[in-house]
Amino acid sequence: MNPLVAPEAAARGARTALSVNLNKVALLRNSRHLGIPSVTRAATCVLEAGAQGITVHPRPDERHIRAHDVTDLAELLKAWPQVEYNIEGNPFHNLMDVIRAVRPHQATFVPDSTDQFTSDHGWQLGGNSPDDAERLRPLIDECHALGVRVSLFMDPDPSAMRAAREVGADRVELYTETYASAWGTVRQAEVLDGFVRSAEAALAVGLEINAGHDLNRDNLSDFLRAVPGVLEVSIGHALIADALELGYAETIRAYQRSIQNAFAPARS
Ligand SMILES: CC(=O)[C@@H](O)[C@H](O)COP(=O)(O)O
Ligand SMILES: NCC(=O)COP(=O)(O)O
Repeated sequence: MNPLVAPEAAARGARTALSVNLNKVALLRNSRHLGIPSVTRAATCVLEAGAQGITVHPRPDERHIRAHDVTDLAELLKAWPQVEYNIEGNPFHNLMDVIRAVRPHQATFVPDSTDQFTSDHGWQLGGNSPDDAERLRPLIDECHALGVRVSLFMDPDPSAMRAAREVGADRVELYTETYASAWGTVRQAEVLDGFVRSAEAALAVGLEINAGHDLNRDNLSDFLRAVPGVLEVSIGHALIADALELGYAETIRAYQRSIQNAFAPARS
C-alpha cells in the first residue's frame, strides 16, 4: 500500500504517486521580473487537482528553481502534510545545503554536472568510478539522520541495483529517457524489458522504486502496467507543456471577455 495514494484511488487500483516537477514553471517565470507564473500558485493548483507530490531540481546556475522557491514551497507544503516534497540534485554540488535547510521527505541524488542541459545518466557505483559510492555513503547517512529518504537516479541496469542498496539508498529513480524515446517504436518491448528486470532486481535487494524523465500521458500507462512496484513518478516537462495546451481555450475565452468588457456600455 502506497501511503501517498488516496484510498479512493487505491481502491480503483492506483499504486503510483504523481509528483509534479515545477522546474519549467520557474523557467518561464524567470524570463521576466513580474513573478508570473508563480511557482507556489502552480504547486497549489496541482495539489488541489490531486497530485501527491512536488518535485524541484534546483540547479547550481538557478536557471529555473531558485533558492527562495525551495523555501517558499517548503512553507506552502506545511499546509499539505500528506504531500511529499522531493528535491533532486547533485549532493557533491549544491544539493546538501538545500537538504540540510529544508529537510524534505525525499532527496533524489542525480550525478549531473554543474552546467548540464538536463539529466542524462544515472550513478555508476562500481567499475570506473568506485569513489562515488564512498563519497555518497556519508551523505546518505546524513540524510537519514535528518529524517530524509534517499533515492538514487539510476540507469535501467539490473546489475547496478545491489550497489545502490549497499551504499545505503532507500529507493532508486529509474531514468526513463531511453524508454520514452523507444515508446511507440519497434524497440519499445525490448527497452521496457530492461526496466522490468531492473525493477525486479531493485525489489529483490529491498529497494523501493521511483521513475522519471520524459514520461508523459502517452507513454506512462504502458510503463506502469509493465514495471513492478513503481511508487512514484516525477513528471515535469511534458506535464507543464500539457497544462499550457489544455489551458489555451479557457484562457482565450477569458481574454475575449476582457476585450468585450472594454466595449460594453458603461454601467450607470
Ligand atoms: C533527474 C531528472 O530527470 C529531472 O530532475 C530532470 O533532469 C529535470 O531537470 P530539468 O528540468 O533541468 O531538465
Ligand atoms: N525526476 C524526473 C523529473 O522530475 C521530471 O523530469 P521531466 O518530466 O521534466 O523529464
